[in-house]
Amino acid sequence: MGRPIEVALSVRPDVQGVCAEPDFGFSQAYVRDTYAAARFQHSRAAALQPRLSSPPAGRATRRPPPRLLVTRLPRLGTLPRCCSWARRALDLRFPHPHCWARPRCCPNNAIQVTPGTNSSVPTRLVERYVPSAPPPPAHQTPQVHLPNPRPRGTAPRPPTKPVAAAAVAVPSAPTATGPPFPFSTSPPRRRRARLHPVADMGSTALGGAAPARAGLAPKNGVLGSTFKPCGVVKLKTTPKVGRSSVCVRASIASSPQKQYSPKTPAVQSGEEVRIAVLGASGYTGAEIVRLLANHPQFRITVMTADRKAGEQFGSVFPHLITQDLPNLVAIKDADFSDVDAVFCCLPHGTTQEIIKGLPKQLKIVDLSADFRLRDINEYAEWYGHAHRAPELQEEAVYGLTEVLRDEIRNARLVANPGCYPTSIQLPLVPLIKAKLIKLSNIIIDAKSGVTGAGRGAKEANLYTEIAEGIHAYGIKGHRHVPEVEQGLSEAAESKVTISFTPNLICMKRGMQSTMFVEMAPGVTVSDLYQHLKSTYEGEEFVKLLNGSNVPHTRHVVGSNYCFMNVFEDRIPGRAIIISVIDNLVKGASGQAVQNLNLMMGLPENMGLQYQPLFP
Ligand SMILES: NC(=O)C1=CN([C@@H]2O[C@H](COP(=O)(O)OP(=O)(O)OC[C@H]3O[C@@H](n4cnc5c(N)ncnc54)[C@H](OP(=O)(O)O)[C@@H]3O)[C@@H](O)[C@H]2O)C=CC1
Ligand SMILES: CC(=O)N[C@@H](CCC(=O)OP(=O)(O)O)C(=O)O
Repeated sequence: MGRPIEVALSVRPDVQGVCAEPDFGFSQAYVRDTYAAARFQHSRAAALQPRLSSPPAGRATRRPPPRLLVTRLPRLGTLPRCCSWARRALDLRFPHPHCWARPRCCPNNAIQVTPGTNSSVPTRLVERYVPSAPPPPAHQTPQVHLPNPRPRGTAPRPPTKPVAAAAVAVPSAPTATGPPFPFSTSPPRRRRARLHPVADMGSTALGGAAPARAGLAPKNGVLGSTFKPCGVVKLKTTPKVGRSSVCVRASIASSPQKQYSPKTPAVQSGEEVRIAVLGASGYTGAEIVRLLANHPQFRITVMTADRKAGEQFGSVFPHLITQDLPNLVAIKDADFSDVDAVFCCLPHGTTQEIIKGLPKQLKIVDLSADFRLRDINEYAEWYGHAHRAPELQEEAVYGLTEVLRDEIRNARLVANPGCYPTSIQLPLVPLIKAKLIKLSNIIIDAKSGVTGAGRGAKEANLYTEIAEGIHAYGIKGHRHVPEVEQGLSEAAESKVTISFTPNLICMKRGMQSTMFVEMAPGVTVSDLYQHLKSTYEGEEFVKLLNGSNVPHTRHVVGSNYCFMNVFEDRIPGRAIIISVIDNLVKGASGQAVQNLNLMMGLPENMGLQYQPLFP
């Protein structure tokens, strides 16, 4: 394991959010690793030229830390601005505005931040790096593209010229050969990009093999000692309104089982995709934000709300206060000039009008039900009004990822499946396609956690109405029936009907679908099992459990997994299939991220490798 570097930034504890002093000269930063060295140069903010010098070789860790002296700070009035300075100076992306916890983009604890003692202002931030890249030759100056800020609404400028980069070096053994740099150089790109792991998804701070495969991991470590590989980190700043977006992207914890890429990738590895989350103040919107915190290439630039427009996201969802995010705005005030792709997390009915008004070049994943039904008459029948964007309905691709991967890859607009339909179709579609089950008498009993109903206050979802009980609803016809029947009928190439009853159960997240099916003549439960096994063998997110293990919702909560298994019914010829998902992840936002990854030509699992939260 390589020696980590700790960079501590002390912030004056008496600063309370806003500082009137123009020369807010508060700061000292320490590099506490004896072997650390860093050089910061910023051609624009000439005033800001903190330097760290490499300590002499061979000195032990007890040596007082070298000090990063910030001689003068730019005229920055507020603490958030100060954080922006700190990002530039230390190449870190500090959470905004109360930067006292983990920054985003730091999976697997490669980067850690310890909270300060002052409740409102950080007093100490500690960042750990475990880089793996060999340093560039001593004569080579790492390059970084400086921010190229432009006023909102103006046309993007061409990429800025590379200039000398700020960098923190982390050798793992004493050296007198000068500071190495973990940030690699890179030529300007057409699209704006940010710090990112060069080794893509395969790289890992926990020992993934990809950096080594890609020749990126140091041979026996930088400067003669060993590092645990985590991939090279590129430093680039991006033009961003009003602030620097320099940050460190750590690599993701495990290697993908499959790497998918389209024929013409919409984005290169490492290039940034600017994201708008419409309906970010709802449950699925917040879940997108949570998932994207670990996504190395998606950056949220726009977030909208309705009633909560104007509020800070961190005050609407305090569990995500650590994320550096734009404020919530009304959709009418959203600026889509700084957006490449949209997650639309709005109520059905509202969505179609809004998507119709979005710029046509945007890639869109719509989480609502608005574009799922291909037959607009069926839509009108189940949703109670004529469709208001039939041309988009035609364009939309249904986003059941494992089943329609190829279509999704080339889509501009994806209709993300409903949560019940996801949990039902994942097991039934392959069995129907293989003609292993009969198309009649498919009975489905499904149960959903209360988040399935959204965050809006409804009497039926009060604790007193939900707690300690379970109740069925939509018995005569739930709007997910036509969606499931559409998918199963396509698989069967003939009309399939189902009996479906959803239930609301007293849990926050999770969904279980229990499917009672008749097997085709001569087919056994073992045949069903084997077929599902071979179908999903290489899939990262769909898992067939072994033997008689029963899928539990608590084993998938917080993750993008669907766990399933097949059981023999007491009645000969019948089988019972159980699948579980987290309704907010695989049932909504997780699958949406999976789909956008595909649409952008990125590895499908990027940013999604969360293990379930248990207990
Ligand atoms: N929850 C789940 O498990 C799943 C949900 N879905 C679908 O995803 C979509 C979002 O669901 P969910 O997050 O649960 O819903 P929520 O009710 O939690 O959130 C809805 C979001 O939409 C905003 N909004 C509401 N009305 C309007 C409007 N007229 N104009 C603009 N914005 C509006 C809300 O803003 P504000 O808060 O400010 O009012 C909020 O941000 C829905 O279509 C839902 O059916 C799909 C699969 C699963
Ligand atoms: C518990 C609960 O109320 N669940 C919702 C389904 C959630 C979902 O998937 O909704 P969409 O089809 O709009 O995406 C319902 O039954 O209507």
